[in-house]
Amino acid sequence: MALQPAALAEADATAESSGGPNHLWLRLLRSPLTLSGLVIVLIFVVLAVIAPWVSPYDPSAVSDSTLVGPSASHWLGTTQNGQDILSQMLYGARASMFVGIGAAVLTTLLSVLVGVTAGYIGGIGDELLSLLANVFLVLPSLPLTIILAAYLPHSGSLGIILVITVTGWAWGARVLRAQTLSLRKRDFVEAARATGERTWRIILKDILPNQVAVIAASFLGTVTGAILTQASLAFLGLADVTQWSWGTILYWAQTGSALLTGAWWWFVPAGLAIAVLGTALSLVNFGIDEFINPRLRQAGIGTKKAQRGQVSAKRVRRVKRRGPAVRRPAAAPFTQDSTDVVLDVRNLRVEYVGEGGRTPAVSDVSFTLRRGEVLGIAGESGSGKSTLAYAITRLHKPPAEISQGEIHYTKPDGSTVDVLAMDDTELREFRWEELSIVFQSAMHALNPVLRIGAQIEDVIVAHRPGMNAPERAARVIELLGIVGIPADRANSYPHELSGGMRQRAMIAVGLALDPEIIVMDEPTTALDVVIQRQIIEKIMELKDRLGFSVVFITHDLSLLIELSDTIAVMYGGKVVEMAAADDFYRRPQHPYSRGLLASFPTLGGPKRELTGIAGSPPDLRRLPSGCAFRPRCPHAFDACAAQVPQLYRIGAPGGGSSLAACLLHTDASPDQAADPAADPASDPKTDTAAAAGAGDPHSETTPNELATGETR
Ligand SMILES: Nc1ncnc2c1ncn2[C@@H]1O[C@H](COP(=O)(O)OP(=O)(O)OP(=O)(O)O)[C@@H](O)[C@H]1O
Repeated sequence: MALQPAALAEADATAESSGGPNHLWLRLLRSPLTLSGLVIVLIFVVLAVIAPWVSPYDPSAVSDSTLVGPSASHWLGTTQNGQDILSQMLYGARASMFVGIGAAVLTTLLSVLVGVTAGYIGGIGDELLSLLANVFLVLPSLPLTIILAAYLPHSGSLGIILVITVTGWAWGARVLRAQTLSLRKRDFVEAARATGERTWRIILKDILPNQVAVIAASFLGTVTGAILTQASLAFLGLADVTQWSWGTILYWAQTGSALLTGAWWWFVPAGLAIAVLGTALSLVNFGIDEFINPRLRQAGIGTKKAQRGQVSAKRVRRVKRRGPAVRRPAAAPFTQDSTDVVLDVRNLRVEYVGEGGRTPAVSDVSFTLRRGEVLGIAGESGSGKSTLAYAITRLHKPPAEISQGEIHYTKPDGSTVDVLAMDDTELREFRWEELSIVFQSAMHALNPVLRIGAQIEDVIVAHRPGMNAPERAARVIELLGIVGIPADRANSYPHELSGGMRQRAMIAVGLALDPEIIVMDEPTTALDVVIQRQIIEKIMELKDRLGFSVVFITHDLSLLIELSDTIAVMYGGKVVEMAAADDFYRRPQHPYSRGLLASFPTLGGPKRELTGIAGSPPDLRRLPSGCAFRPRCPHAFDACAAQVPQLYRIGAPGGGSSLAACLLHTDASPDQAADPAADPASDPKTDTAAAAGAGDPHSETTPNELATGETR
């Protein structure tokens, strides 16, 4: 596998015109409103810092010029003691800003710590932390602030910061907890977990970046709120009024009856400073919101050029010099005779455990997947396909429980590992290194605030700590090239890509570590047929080139027949038929399979009647006695109510065989459940299909023709 020269050239072209990550901050400054806000805040900060050097007078020094309005010698006038108000304002900025920023830092830290921890860990920890936050939320904050401040009158700014932190953290924690609860269930967090990312990295890279807008709003709001609280406490005389702050200026103005005597210059500057600083902070907040949210940025401060993803020119050049990463050779392509088993699932049972009892979503499922093989899993909604996929990847979560069965994975070196016995570390290595997953909806499985390249790189960082940055960049570009995405898209956000590109990006994430198996759960469901076809062709091409095996789940039967080597049909949590795709298509053995095939429309060619399947899928908690398909089966007879059919092996005229769980086939030999590796396509036994009335509804058509509707 080589680097794509065209992709690199494209990356170079955009990289030249690009900025690096540092330029992100420059983009923030392109919004005039944000820029004004930042400039104002900066002016206040600078004035606060340089106050001792630029103040014309000592703020406490009295003089004879009492209650003089603004003049050349006292720009903002004087108090009734002749103190210079400009000097008091400058010194006051120090205390007010210190309280504002100090309280915001502590409050935000506490909110993030409690909120994110509670939301992410869940369970009893969440309940306890939420209880604590709720207790603080129901306490009336103003009286509490006044009481606490009254007990700490001489503790200065630090005391006020503590009071504001204690009374103010709970709101932010509650909002962040709610956001974390929703984020941790999102597919991209699941995907990060599945790739083996460590918890702290998931929190830092997936949870927190998606909450930056809330955290920034909380921080900037707390700065304004803390300055106002400090001013209010000082105004009420509950702060140290000998320490100059904008609040103490208002306190002395009020005690000096400035309002009554018309000395507006005494109280207006402090009030105005608080209002202007609050407005400036809000402008900065709007800017951060736009900056963080790529969609807002598109409409706001970003330029077209800035939005085009760019790969750092330096990185790409270094990559070119170093050449492609070393890859392991592709496995031999799959053949029907292959006995090279990579995944062996036996008698697997997965149940959802709830108050109403146990729901067996997957029951006694056995199959083998051979190296390079595509196993298609079909079945109506609710038949247990996704539950099976999650169980074999061990991504199932409570209430799902694997209550029985075995899953064995055979490494390329021939050694076999028990997947169900793996501990967390082994699982972390197994997932993505050996087995990866392409989730159903790429929009949800990709992190909306991370660039595509960064998301692919994350998987590499988690599993290949020894790889340096240029090697990782090379691999990202290589992977994008493999799935046909231009290299310059590495720096695009998910919403900037088409649905097809996003899905291909997900496949690139799945391929990042050269897995042996890829589980694809309806990877093309949300796409139109043209894109769907492109993606399927890409998967097949990659499979042939890289030699991985695929477990492919979809409702689209024609697609499944076209791309699979073997098809397993699930009904009511069980595999009711398993056969080579061609045999399945030409000679479906189970009445349910025949119903499925007959209910699938063709896209062109001669019209045929869609007969469908009468009735609805069964309630897994109350399966009918005997065969679960019996109530819907046109061939059901008395014994079907009494006996749960096992899988029978049915020989095919051409030498293959199918497995079908139907009593119509009792004269066929029962399949040895203990030996599911026996190849249904290469172990001919008696041909009972005709006797079972299986017929050959498609004997004159090929799987491809089912999709197109053409027949020979
Ligand atoms: N969290 C859950 N709690 C209880 N039952 C569940 C849960 N998730 C799924 N089930 C049940 O398990 C059964 C199998 O669900 P599953 O999602 O595996 O089916 P599926 O064939 O993948 O369906 P679809 O094609 O619609 O995704 C369904 O009957 C479903 O109601």
